[in-house]
Amino acid sequence: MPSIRPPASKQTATLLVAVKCRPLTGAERQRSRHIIQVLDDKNVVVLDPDLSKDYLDLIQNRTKERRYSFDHVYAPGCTNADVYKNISSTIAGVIQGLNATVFAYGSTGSGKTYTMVGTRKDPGLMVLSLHTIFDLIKKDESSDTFEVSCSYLEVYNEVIYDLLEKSSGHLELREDPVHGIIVAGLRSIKVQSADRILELLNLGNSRRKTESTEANVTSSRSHAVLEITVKRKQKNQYGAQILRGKLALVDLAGSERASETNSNGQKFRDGANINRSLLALANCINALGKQHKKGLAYVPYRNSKLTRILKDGLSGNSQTVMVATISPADDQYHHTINTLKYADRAKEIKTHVHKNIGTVDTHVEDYQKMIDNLQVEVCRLKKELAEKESQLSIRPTETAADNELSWLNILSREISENVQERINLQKALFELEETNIHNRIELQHLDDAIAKQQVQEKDGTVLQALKSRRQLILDNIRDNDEAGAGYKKDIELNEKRRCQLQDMIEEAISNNGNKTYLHILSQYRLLGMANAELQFEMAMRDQVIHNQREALRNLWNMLFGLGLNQKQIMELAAKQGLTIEGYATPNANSGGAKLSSLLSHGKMSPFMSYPGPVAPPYTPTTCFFQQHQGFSSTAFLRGHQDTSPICREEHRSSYYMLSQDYSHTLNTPLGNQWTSQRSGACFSTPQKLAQETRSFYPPAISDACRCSNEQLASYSCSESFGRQTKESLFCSGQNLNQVSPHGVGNAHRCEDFMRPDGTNCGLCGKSPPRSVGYSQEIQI
Ligand SMILES: Nc1ncnc2c1ncn2[C@@H]1O[C@H](COP(=O)(O)OP(=O)(O)OP(=O)(O)O)[C@@H](O)[C@H]1O
Repeated sequence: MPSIRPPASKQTATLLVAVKCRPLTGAERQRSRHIIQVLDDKNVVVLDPDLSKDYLDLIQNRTKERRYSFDHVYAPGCTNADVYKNISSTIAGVIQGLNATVFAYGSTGSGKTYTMVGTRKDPGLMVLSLHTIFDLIKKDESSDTFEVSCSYLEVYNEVIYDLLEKSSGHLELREDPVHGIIVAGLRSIKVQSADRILELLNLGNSRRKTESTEANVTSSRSHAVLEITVKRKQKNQYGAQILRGKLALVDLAGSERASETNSNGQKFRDGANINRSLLALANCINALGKQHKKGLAYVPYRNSKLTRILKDGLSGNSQTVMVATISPADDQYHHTINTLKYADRAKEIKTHVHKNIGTVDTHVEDYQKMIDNLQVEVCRLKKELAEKESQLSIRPTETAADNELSWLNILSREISENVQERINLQKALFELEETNIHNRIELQHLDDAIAKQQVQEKDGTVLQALKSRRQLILDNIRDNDEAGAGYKKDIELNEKRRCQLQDMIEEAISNNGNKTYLHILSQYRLLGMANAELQFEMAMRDQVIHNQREALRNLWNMLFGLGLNQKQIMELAAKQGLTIEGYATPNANSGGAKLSSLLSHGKMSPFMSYPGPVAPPYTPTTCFFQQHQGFSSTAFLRGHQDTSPICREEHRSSYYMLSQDYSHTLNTPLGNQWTSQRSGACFSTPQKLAQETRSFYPPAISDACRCSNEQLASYSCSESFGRQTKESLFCSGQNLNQVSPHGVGNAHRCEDFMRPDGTNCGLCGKSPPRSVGYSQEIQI
């Protein structure tokens, strides 16, 4: 199942800050004085570089000497391995599904690249981390399988390049609801050994922009991010868990003053851009440090590509290590103090660490692979079975065979019921987790909005509204998490029953004369059921994608309906930092409403403010009502009756294979006919839906609505999925039992949709997922 487990609980972690002082270089020894005193493994003193203090300064104790304390301090004689010893546990967490970020911060020539990449004699943190990851995988005694992949990028002059591509184009950043910030089009290469990654690292480094400056002969002109992803997968295919840990290793470019580097032209521009990113990073560190001390403060991540990439490492889901590198030379005093000042602030930064347990998006390819493998296996067993049957010289008569196999039939039926129950439970959990993903996204937006409001110290009522909404969402997340834990327990019980049933079959087979034949037959049946289960999982995945696409379509339609033109929408999106790809001019025939070609790509990020009074378009459980509301209650719709049907022509996946084909027709309230060519996703019976839709849909109903309900109406698993499904227990189906009493934009929560008998929708009497709808008053 894509997401059958409740979200892992978060732990707050503090940034680990280490300071590493390099030795004086040959040239520096001639001209500079050593001004760093490492007192012990935690304390460092920067001596006053000015030896010629006048009498007044001395008696007034006006010294520039500064003392600092950090988690770890390394003297010039220390190696990279010494630094690594204290961070190796953070790196080890990556194979357990945790994220980690290690970045070196310091002025030009202070030893960042030396620390991160290192030399043959003194390998850097990148190299040492990779060895740890592969060593741990090798030593792992579980039956889990591991997949390691790596990407390497650089940010040069505020443009992102792929260092693993020979001639990389400019890459763009995108916000993904599940994975956070991602670099679109960045190559990720699967690797089997640390050596292979090191090869790639060397290749990438050779492509990295470096220049000789006065401060450093091989000064890095770009920020480089090496990302290692470790996917750990349980072997058991039922409810298999996927943990996905991510390690980001960052070597920042050197910051310097133009006067120091003696740069001009291109070099000067590099310097300006490097400083811009580093300044943005420093501002984020400042704001995050203050956030801890004084409560919420606005963190300007958006000011540079670097800070957007490092956002997770600075405040999100990551255990983060900052290695502040300093030079001991007296002429570097100001840089050293500056670096240590930011390192000192970084000590206050908190991140929230939790395991990345497989989510919807991370599973989809795996399901497809599993289904393919199962289908191959089923075919093989079918063939073997036919061969065995023909080999048996005396084939049992039908009655004899029936008697012999009756126990197998009974057990098979039980297994089938067990599978169906599991599917139901997983579906319910899936909805819960989907809902909470969206709740969490909204929570993030609210936090941003609250921070902005606090900084601007604007309207107190808006702030209050934002805060109460935040509380509501928090409550819902908690409730959903609790309900999810309950489902998880039920699934565990169901799994136990599955094992028992399988054991019973094995035992019965071993006591029977026709062992091989029966074994193959039972395997064949079991695999058939496993296949059906996986197809169901794919179907749910399909449904989410479909709902999200439809929601995006609705959002666009709504934006056009509000009278905004293409340019205004693009500007609005740009203000929010959104890039909209694949934009197609709306079809002139359908006015603003016909945008299916654009929206079928679903390229627009769901991270945006909703300027108008509609429900947020992303909640799968409320999707059908959004369409209904969004169209039926505005005059806008009436002018657009020709909106092209938003049917899932492109979705001919396993989803449809699962259900029977109901080629029935339903009379709509408009007098139109809904002809179902195929099966769709719904948890209600066609007859019931026909009745229900007739009774509650108002005259103006969009084709988008029709299409959804067509799919809903045509879903046929109600017979096969047992009692609960017959009652249309899931929220998507449950919504259809309601007449929308609300105006446009009213918040619809799942619990608003009750059965006609007054009971909540949901499985086994449990509460449905709680998704909070959009509230008109709050404009974020
Ligand atoms: N621990 C160390 N031991 C010996 N030499 C070192 C050490 N750290 C740094 N160096 C030397 O100092 C010089 C500058 O180091 P490095 O290139 O790593 O700096 P940097 O901070 O990455 O600079 P830039 O920001 O300009 O890229 C190099 O010649 C490097 O070999």
